[in-house]
Order: sequence, then C-alpha cells, then structure tokens
Amino acid sequence: MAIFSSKINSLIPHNAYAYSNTLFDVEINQGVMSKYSCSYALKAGDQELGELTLMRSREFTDDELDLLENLLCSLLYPLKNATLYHQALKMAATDQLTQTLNRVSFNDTVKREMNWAKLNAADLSIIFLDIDHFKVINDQYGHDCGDSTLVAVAKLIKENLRKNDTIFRFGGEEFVILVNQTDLANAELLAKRIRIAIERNILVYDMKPVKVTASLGVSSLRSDDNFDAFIKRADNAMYKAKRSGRNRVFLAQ
Ligand SMILES: Nc1nc2c(ncn2[C@@H]2O[C@H](COP(=O)(O)OP(=O)(O)OP(=O)(O)O)[C@@H](O)[C@H]2O)c(=O)[nH]1
Repeated sequence: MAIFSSKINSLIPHNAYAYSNTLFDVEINQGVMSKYSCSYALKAGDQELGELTLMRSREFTDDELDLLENLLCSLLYPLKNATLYHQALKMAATDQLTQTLNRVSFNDTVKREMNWAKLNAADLSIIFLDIDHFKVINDQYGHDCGDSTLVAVAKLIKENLRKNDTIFRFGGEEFVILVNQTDLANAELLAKRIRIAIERNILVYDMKPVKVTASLGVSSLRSDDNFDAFIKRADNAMYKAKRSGRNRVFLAQ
C-alpha cells in the first residue's frame, strides 16, 4: 500500500493514507491526517480486500477520483494474491479447533520475544497449562465432548489475556501462554485467575455437567536463560503441579 500511495502521489497528490484489512489484521495510517478524504471498500469478486482512504487539505476533483478508481483496479489482483497468501500463512500457524496458534510459530515467537525482552531489560513470563484427566473426559463423554472442552478452555484463557499476550495450543490438551512485560509474581496471578476460571466454568455437554480443571506451571525469563531452559522450567513446574494433586499453579524454581 505504501508503494501504491507513493506511485500515485504525482498524479493524485495526497498528504496521508489509511488502509485497514481485518482479514490481514492490518491497520496502517501514514502521513498527516487532513480535512478532505476519499474512501474505497476494495473487493475482487466476492473477496473483501479492506478499505483505503486518501486524505489531503483540499478537495479531490472528479477527474482525480475517476483516475484513482482506474488505478485501484490495477491494485486489486495483486492485493487479492497477497491476501490469499497471508490467509494461507495464518491458517498454517493456527489450530483450527481452538483458533489459537499451533506449534508451527512457537519457537520463532518465543525466541523473538526473549530477544526483545533481553534487549529492553523487560520482563517476560511463560505459562504451561495442561487439562487434568482429559482422557477421562474423552472416555466418559466422547471425543466431541473432549473437543468442546478444548474450545471452552481456550476461550477462558483468551478472556483473561491482554492484547499482547499469545496463546498456543502446544499439543493435545496442553496450552502455552506467553505473557509479555510481566514478572513472575504477576504471571502467577494470571495463572491463578485462569485456573479458577476453568474450575468455575460449568461445561454442559449432552445435558450433563462436565467438570474440568487444569494444572499450570509458570516461569519467568532470567538474564542467562536460553530458549530450552526458559521453556523447560515452566514445563517442569506444570508437571510438579500434576504430581502434587492437579488443579493448581506451580512456580518454576
Ligand atoms: N477430544 C480430543 N482429545 C484429544 C485431542 N488431542 C489429544 N487428545 C486426547 O487427550 C488425552 C490425553 O491423555 P493423557 O496424556 O493421558 O493425559 P490426561 O488424561 O489429561 O492426564 P493428566 O495430564 O495426567 O491429568 C488422550 O486420550 C488423547 O487422545 C483432541 O484434539 N481432541
């Protein structure tokens, strides 16, 4: 969009542009917001491609708007390809059942956040969460009930997170939450909130209440940590929570 804006600037001068595309999760605002604007909802066939707005301090003429509409036509198909590519990448990294990230992007995301936290002397914490006796839920109520449980737990976790936190479905009934700019004490509070939310939530399946609890382990980044050590401490803490009776939060030592 930046290239399109700069290429057309000699033909249709403008001070700023805004582009948003919810499918992309993209929201771009470039330049100085101005009084006059023209907006276009971009579409190729039935594919929505977001909304583009150009802004400047004097009105756009009819000739300029006609020209812009023609130029936009040449943008639609490259934009459609970019959207499809982005959707494919997003799907590959998303667990379709729980709509959380899957393992594909886990290592890269954690390493990137570890680097950022170390460079900026910021806190970073990680929570491992494993649903208790999940096999029993599957065996007693069926696999569909197990799937509904996974969806419900993911939703409860998401409801307790901030925008910058990231949730991954790590394996079968295991989730990992990366908590930015949060120290061990505050990550523990978050883990306890999530544990209570899961315990209190009443999942009704086939008219029967299904009791769900989870065990959680928490670790925070240390200055000499590498990726494996950071992850392993939280995983070990979660296993300690399991071994000491489940439905509890353990902090990494
Ligand atoms: N319904 C459903 N079940 C799954 C899925 N992925 C893994 N499972 C099941 O999750 C169960 C995990 O069982 P275990 O590893 O024994 O763990 P658990 O029963 O939760 O026991 P603890 O972790 O020790 O409390 C297995 O029965 C798997 O078949 C899934 O996507 N959907």
